[in-house]
Amino acid sequence: MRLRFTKMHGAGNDFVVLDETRQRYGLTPAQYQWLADRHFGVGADQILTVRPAPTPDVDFEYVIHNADGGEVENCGNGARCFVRYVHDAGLTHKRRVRVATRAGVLTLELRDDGRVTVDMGAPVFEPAAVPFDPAGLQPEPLGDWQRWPLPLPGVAEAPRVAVLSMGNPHAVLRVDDVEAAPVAAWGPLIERHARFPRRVNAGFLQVVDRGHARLRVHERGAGETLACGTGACAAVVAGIRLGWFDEAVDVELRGGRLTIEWPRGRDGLDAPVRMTGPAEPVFTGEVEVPQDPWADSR
Ligand SMILES: N[C@@H](CCC[C@H](N)C(=O)O)C(=O)O
Repeated sequence: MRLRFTKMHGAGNDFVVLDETRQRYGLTPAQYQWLADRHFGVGADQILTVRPAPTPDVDFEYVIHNADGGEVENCGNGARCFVRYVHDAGLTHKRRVRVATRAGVLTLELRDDGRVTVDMGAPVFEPAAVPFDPAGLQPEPLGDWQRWPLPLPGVAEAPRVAVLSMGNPHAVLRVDDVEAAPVAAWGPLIERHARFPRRVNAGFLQVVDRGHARLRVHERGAGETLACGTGACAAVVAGIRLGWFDEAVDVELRGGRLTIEWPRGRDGLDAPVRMTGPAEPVFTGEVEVPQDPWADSR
């Protein structure tokens, strides 16, 4: 099957964007995985698929697949690239777009400076909804919330993680220096920890001051990426509840900078999180997707 695609990135988190507004391609998980593969396919952290609106209250639907081929609920950097894509491709002239995702409806605004602001909705703190199983763990109270000790094999002291959902699951742990953080060693252990039945994204957060953070994220189904939008939202929300940040924080990631705002002082824990950052097209192309991409490697 021959497909047209657009390669994009948001703060270095990179995407292959597919347009299914006229025709469904019916790709298999193996074909998504192949498209994302940096050696055999195009290469991306996630594949974003744009579809027609499923209901009259939204403008489009967009669907996200991780590099491992699995479909996921939400992607913050992808949301910004999605709205830039539909605008540049002439699929809409609206600068304010509502889109259905597996995590609910997001509202996105394309700004005059080319950046995009996304209303990411309210964070979810109920462990069962993340989902996270804290049975038998002793929480450490901090700020107006808590962290959970998460024993890891071969790690003497269990790191303490804040656990929440931005439509997708996140565990956030504070480190002194993000550059020296054990992202490669601990990230995969946290991602597949038995306490997270649907796996989890693991954020390593350095608090610089009350309005400034550094963050690296080991993403579920993709490994460490240069930026994770939902990860930045989760880290800031966690840091606000744990007493480290004010309500607006600039987050430096390896591929760029995002601004995250959570006005919980005014609106309480149900306040929606706002994320602002870049969304950049890189190139367009055509690719021949094999029917059974990994047949030769079996
Ligand atoms: N890069 C993303 C998150 C993509 C999904 C994530 N890996 C998951 O499995 O939940 C972002 O910018 O939020």
